[in-house]
Parts: sequence; C-alpha cells; structure tokens
Amino acid sequence: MSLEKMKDLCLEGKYLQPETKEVNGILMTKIMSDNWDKIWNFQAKPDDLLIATYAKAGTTWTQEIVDMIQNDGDVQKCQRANTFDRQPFIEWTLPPPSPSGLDRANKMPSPRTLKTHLPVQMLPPSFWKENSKIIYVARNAKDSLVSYYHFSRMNKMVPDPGTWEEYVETFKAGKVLWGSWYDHVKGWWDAKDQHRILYLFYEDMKEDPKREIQKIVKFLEKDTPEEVLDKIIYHTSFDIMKQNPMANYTTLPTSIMDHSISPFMRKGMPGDWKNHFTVAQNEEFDKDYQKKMAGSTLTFRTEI
Ligand SMILES: Nc1ncnc2c1ncn2[C@@H]1O[C@H](COP(=O)(O)OS(=O)(=O)O)[C@@H](OP(=O)(O)O)[C@H]1O
Repeated sequence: MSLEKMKDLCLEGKYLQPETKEVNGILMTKIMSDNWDKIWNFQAKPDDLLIATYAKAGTTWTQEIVDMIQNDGDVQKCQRANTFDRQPFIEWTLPPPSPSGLDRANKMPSPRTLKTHLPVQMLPPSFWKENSKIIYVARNAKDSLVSYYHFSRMNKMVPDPGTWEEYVETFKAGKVLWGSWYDHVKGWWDAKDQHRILYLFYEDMKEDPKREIQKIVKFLEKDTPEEVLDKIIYHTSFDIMKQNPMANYTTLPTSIMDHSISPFMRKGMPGDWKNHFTVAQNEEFDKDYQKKMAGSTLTFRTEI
C-alpha cells in the first residue's frame, strides 16, 4: 500500500481504535479475525524462514540480523525496502485495498523470510508439514509488557492500552493482541525440540550479540566471515538501527505510528521495567508469574 493511501485511510478514521475479536481464545484485530481462514490455510514452503515472537521481543532486530546474514553484510541491499516489505508479517491484515501480509508473502519469490506473532497452536499447519526453519525470540515478561504498553500508546493500529495500571492487568490476563505472553513463550518452548526451531532470548542477544548472531548463522547454514559478522553486529546495534528509516518504522505516517508519543526504537535495554513498576506492582506481578510459569523449565533474566 502506498503511504498516501495509508494516510487517506487514517483520515477516514479506519485505523482509529481497531475493533478486536477473539479467535480460539486469542485476541486479534477484527479484520485479522475475518481473514483467519486464509491465514490458517497459508501455504508455507520448505525453504521459508519464519521469525516468530511474542510482540515486542526483538522481532525487528532479528529481522535485520537475518537480512544482513542473508545478504552477506551488504548494507545497501538491506536498505532496499522497509522491514515490513522485506519480510512479510503473515497474519497482519489491513482494510482493502491494502495488501495483507498473506498477499505480500504469496507474491514474494523464494526463499522467503516471514514474520509472525502467532502463538504456537495457531501457526498455520503447513509450516510444520513443510518443516520450514523457525527462529523464535523470547524476552522477559516485564520488559515485554513495558515495551508493548508504549507501543500501544504510539501505534493507532492496536488497541489503546489505557492507563499503566490498567495495562499491567490487561497484560497479565492475556487480553492483548496475540494473547497471553506466558502461554506464548511456554508453548513455543515446548515445541522447540520437536521441530527446526532456534529459540533465542533478547537478553542474550543484548549481552553478547556476536555469540547469538553466530547461532543464527549456523542455523541458516551460512558461512559468514569474521569481518562480515562485525559489520552485522554494528549495523544491527540499537543506536544504528534507531537511525535507519528502513528499520525504525518512521516511514509510516504519524497518524499510524506517532514516534513523538514514544519512538518504535525506544530504549532497547533489558531492565527498563524498573522505571515503571511500583514495588507493590512488582511483588504482585512476581506472585502471579510464579503461578503462570509453574512447571515450566523456561527461565528468563530480567536484567543483565
Ligand atoms: N537493535 C536493537 N537492539 C536492542 N533492542 C532493539 C533493537 N531494535 C529494536 N529493539 C527493541 O525491540 C523492541 C521492539 O520489539 P519488536 O521489534 O519485537 O516489535 S514488534 O512486535 O515487531 O512491533 C523495542 O523495545 P523497547 O525499546 O524496550 O520498547 C525496541 O527498542
């Protein structure tokens, strides 16, 4: 869709306060839920690479790393288009005539790299059948919540978060787009040993980008020389990506994403939750967390 068309739709109010609807207990925008049959029947291919995350886990960062690896560190090539044009977001649906993520993916020549926020049980089954490779990135709950809260304030295509206090409860209850953080990270964790899934953590990527990028290189079966690796680390660092219009979502009109409310590339640090949670909120959150994560071997770091 052209930016002009997007602006028109915004002026018509079509992007303001999107209606939502649950599909199998997972909250989606209504327009996404209307498209659900097509999404579920999406035809994946064996050479597809899927980047799967809960929202705000470091998707865009991973997308840029993958694109840089696939293009042997060629920065110019990676600036050929916006993140969302380079790597279609399969379930994302906009009002016609805007192409949906599916339209974009179906038009794209192989090998394709795709993005999804779908919980594991909602992934179109063709991905399992075709044995496509999947990179899953997880981020600790508190920083995910903070990032999602600010994103929901600045992005008119997702529901308004309400106050901070309200949002903490909404997030804990999983009543946000793509459902419960807890179920999402646990569901994909349980699937990881049965499929070709590389399960990464945002905090590890931040702590040692080289080590984590090397894991991706190996998973993609690429042979990336040391100097290219260094270039990738630099180009995908938070400060450089924040300045990159092809990766920072600033090419969208402010009527869709208003970076003056909160930039898409906001802090890019583990531990920012400490600037948001009160002591009482934190204690309450931890208690609830223990219950929801009980029995899982999955653990997170909330600071590095
Ligand atoms: N290069 C790099 N390094 C470190 N952190 C980065 C990087 N790029 C993006 N980010 C941070 O990731 C958060 C956005 O997450 P997503 O890309 O998953 O968002 S989305 O779900 O696709 O909308 C958002 O996190 P917060 O800053 O905490 O809000 C981004 O700032």
